Parts: sequence; structure tokens; C-alpha cells
Amino acid sequence: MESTLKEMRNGESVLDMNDKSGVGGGVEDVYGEDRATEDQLVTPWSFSVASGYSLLRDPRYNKGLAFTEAERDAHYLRGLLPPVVLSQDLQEKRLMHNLRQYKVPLQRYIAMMDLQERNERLFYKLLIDNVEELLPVVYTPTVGEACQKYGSIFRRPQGLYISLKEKGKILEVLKNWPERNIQVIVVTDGERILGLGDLGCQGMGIPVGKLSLYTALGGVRPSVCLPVTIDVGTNNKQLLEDEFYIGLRQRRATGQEYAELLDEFMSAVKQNYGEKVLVQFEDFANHNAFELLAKYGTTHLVFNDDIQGTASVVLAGLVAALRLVGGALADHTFLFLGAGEAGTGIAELIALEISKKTDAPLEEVRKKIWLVDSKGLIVSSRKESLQHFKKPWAHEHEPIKELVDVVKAIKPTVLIGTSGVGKTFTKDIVEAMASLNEKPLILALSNPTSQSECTAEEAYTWTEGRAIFASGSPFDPVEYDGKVFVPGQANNAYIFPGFGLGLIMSGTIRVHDDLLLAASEALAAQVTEENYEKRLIYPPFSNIRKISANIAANVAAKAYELGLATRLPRPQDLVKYAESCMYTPVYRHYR
Ligand SMILES: O=C([O-])CC(=O)C(=O)O
Ligand SMILES: [Mg+2]
Repeated sequence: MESTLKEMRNGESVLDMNDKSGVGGGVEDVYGEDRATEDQLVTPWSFSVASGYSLLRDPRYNKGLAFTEAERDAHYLRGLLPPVVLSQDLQEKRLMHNLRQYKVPLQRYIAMMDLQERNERLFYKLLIDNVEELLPVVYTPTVGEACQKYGSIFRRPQGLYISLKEKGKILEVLKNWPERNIQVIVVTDGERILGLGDLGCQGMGIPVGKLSLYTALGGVRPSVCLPVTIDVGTNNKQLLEDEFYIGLRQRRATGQEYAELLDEFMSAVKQNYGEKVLVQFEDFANHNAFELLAKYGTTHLVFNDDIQGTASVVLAGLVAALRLVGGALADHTFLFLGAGEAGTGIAELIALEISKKTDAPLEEVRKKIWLVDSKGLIVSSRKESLQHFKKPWAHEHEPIKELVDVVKAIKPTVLIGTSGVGKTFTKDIVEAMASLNEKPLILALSNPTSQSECTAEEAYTWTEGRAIFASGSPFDPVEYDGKVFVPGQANNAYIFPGFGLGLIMSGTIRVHDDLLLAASEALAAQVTEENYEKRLIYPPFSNIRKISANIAANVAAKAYELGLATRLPRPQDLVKYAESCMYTPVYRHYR
């Protein structure tokens, strides 16, 4: 009862299908999709071609009520569907209507995940066409709550789970995944999920969500994306006692045991997918995040979104904000609350940018950037007891404990929150910023919304409408004194999809800091006059596919310039090329 399912491409541009180096490239199989070449197909099981009943249950090919009469005849679907044939647009309208009936964000999340598992193209069509409405559902902030409750809302598994039980067998585990041609992996060990802490194995929501954005915002096709959660246990007592917890019920393995599992994973990835697969580290705890990036940065194509992606997006916002506050970056004084991955990552990229622009040595430039951690202002007298990533920021100053006193002493023009702790920019702190600056620049970056250092409304009201504000999680526009201010979302979702697309489409083999600067520059260039009028320092997400194409092009251009790109010859028009590589979610016709 098997039919051969062939797709006629309906206007979607697909990369040169015989060129495995391209985005989603590979060899066409009966699906008209790209699977691996024969010699790569060393699977423990074999593919079968879906038709009839199983076609309806294959989310990658299912179209539900949109199967045409001819398709219903050719693929044994007669009688398995009610008589009506709907257009994809009408399916979208119906689903959006249903989704809006749910008042509880988590219900919307579950409905979206169900759709992803049922009809992938329709899922991406909804997400792309309604990006501003649905981003907060499949991503920050709702994804945070979903991870907290992942065990009880668990339905079909998504992504690949690699736990201590799989030690010694990780290569085999990778081969269990149905796709051979993988180009982007997002991996977490769940130890620091957003600002919510250790969620263990339930952190899987994060790689799944991030990769949905790779496809929706960056146009990387879903079949080449692989979400991975490494489960080495959790130190979250509540989860360990939760009868619905889905992970290993033990405390976290550390030290050599941890390092060995990660090492086996990284080797298996390279062995199975080659050296051009991008591995994005997400939501690891500080110590591991910095170590893994340093360890694998020279041997693999790795990117830490929380350190590098966040840095690039924040730098873009700061550069854009100069249009509103005036001066050059070098004229500003920066103060961070939080000296972890995001804080030190952003600080370092700002310093690098200023140093390149002014020819001043990095050590000099760093002196205008101050960081506060849980013990207060980081100063040189603390140097011995500091973790290595904080040391560059230990400047000469007397110790100060309270943030409000630090603000008064350092007199920053820019205040950035990256501590993962909510409500820490209190009224007195924001007022102190307002008394020091005509237009105080305040970024409350911690996620999800519950961990935001202050709300948009607080930032505008406490500064009498003078603040330039952006936040990691989305806030609605705020009306103050007859004016409407639109807070920007300084979220790495602006950067990583386009950044990853740029790396993949150029066959780049290593991430370099200059590529992050190229991404920032491209993002900042997308902010328009109309945005600035609303005090917005990021372009709206509704234009994200165009923004991503521009980021991808600028990143690829820099990679070619640095000799890191292996896809030759270099395409002439990189923006056009990026656009031509992007996945579109319109249905294909099956013959
Ligand atoms: O997921 C987000 O919204 C941004 C991010 O990487 C984090 O907060 O860890
Ligand atoms: Mg993250």
C-alpha cells in the first residue's frame, strides 16, 4: 500500500540539491526533501515512504484538510478525511481564532506544540505570519513556564535526550534521530534556564523553542535542526521530588564525569555530522558555559548564545541608541548588574567595538565599564577571589555594596541588568539614573518577564518619560504624558537565527568575534526614523526575516573576508543569496 510521494516545488527556492554544503542541501529522495546520501545512511532502521494513514500522522508532510482531491486519490487518503478541502490560509485563520480563545499562555504554548507535532508547515506559517503575537508563546516568556511544568504537560517527545545512561553510546543515539543531514544543534544541560535556575532535563523546551526560531526567523529548514538536552541530573530539589519529573533522578554529575559526557557528545557530533555543523550552547551555568566555549571554540563551530548572541544584540541596541542620546560609544560609562555570561559577554564586546573604533587598548577601554555582582561593585581588591571571567572588570575603586550607591559613585550613562533576578532596578536606582542623565539608557535584560529588573512602565514613569528602555522579555507600549513609547526587546532572538544562517550558508568553520560585530552592525542599521520616534532602539520583529537576511549577509561577508568561509565561489549578492536559502512554509504539491 505504499505510494511514491513526489513533491512539485511550488515556487520555493531550494539550494542546489546536490550540494551538501548549502543550507539544508543534500540529495533529493522520494520525498523531494533532502536526506543524506546513500553512504551516509548507516541507520539502525530504514525509511519508509508515508502514505495514507501514516502520511496524515507525519508532521513534516501532513497538510490535514488541505490535501487536494488529486492528492487524496494518489496517496490513499480517500475516506480518511472529511470531504472539505481547505486552503492553508483558511487553516491558519481557524487556528489563530482557536488559539486566541485560550486565555492562559501555557495553553497557547501546548496548542502550538501540538500543531508542530501534527503539521509542521502550518506551524511555521502561523509563526512567521503572526510573529509578534506568537513569539512570546513559543519563546520567552511562556517557554520558561513550559519548562517548569514540562513533566506534567509532556506529550510527544521533541528533540534528542542524552543522559548519563547513554554514556559510551552517544554516536548510536545520534543515529536514532530520523534526519542525517543536521546543520544546527542547540544544546542545553538545563542548569540555568533563563533566569529560572536549574530545570534539569525539562530545559528541553529551550532548544526546541530556539530552533523553531532558527526556522521561523532565520529560514533554516526544520529538517536540519536538532534540539538536544544533556541530562546529568539536577540539583533542583523540587523537581527531584516531583513525581512527574522526566529526567534522571539524581544530583548533577560534575567534574570529570560531566566533562567526559560533553566530550563524547562533541566528538560524536563532529563524527556524525562533519565539522560544519553549528553547535549553539544555551542556558548552561556560568562556569560550564565559559569553559565549553573556550574548550571547543578552536576545534568546532560553536556559539554560546547567552554570552555571544546577547552581547551582539545589546551592542546593536547601544549603537542604535546613540542616535537618541548622542555621542560615540566611547563617551559613555556602562554599569552592569550581573557579571555572568550575559554581563561579561556584553561588556567584552562593547570594549572590543570601542577599541576598534578608537584604536585604544582593550585594557584602557574596559575601565569605563563597571560590573556589580551579588557581593557589590567588582573592584581590584577582590581580584584573588574572583572567577576568571570577572577579573578583567576588577578596577581600582573602594568596595561598594548597594547598587544605588554604585550608581551615585560611578555615574553611569547606561545601566544594564543581566543578573537573572527580577525587580532589582528599584525606584531609587532608576531615579538616580534620571538625575544623572538627560536621557538615561536602561536595559532590563533578565528573562522571563518575572525576572525583568524593572518593567517598561516603571522605567518611563520613574524617569519622567526620559528613559530609553529595552528589555529581554517583551513589554507592551506605554503611554506617558500623552506620548506612546515602544520598548524594544533586546533579545538574542534578533541575532542567532540570522547569525546561524550566515555561518551555514557560507560554510564557515569557526566563530570569530568580528562576526559578532558584523551581526550587531547589520541589526543596528535596520532601525528606522519611524522606530526612533517611538524611542525604539530595535526594529520591530515583524520585519525579522528581512533583518535576518541582512545579518546573515553581513556575517558571511566578514567570514569570507577573514578566510573562514569554505563555500566557494562566494555568492555575489549575499543578501539575495541569504533570502534564496530561506525556508518558506507554504505547502508543496504532491504528485
Ligand atoms: O531565551 C531568551 O529569551 C534569551 C536567552 O537566551 C536567555 O535568557 O537565556
Ligand atoms: Mg539562553
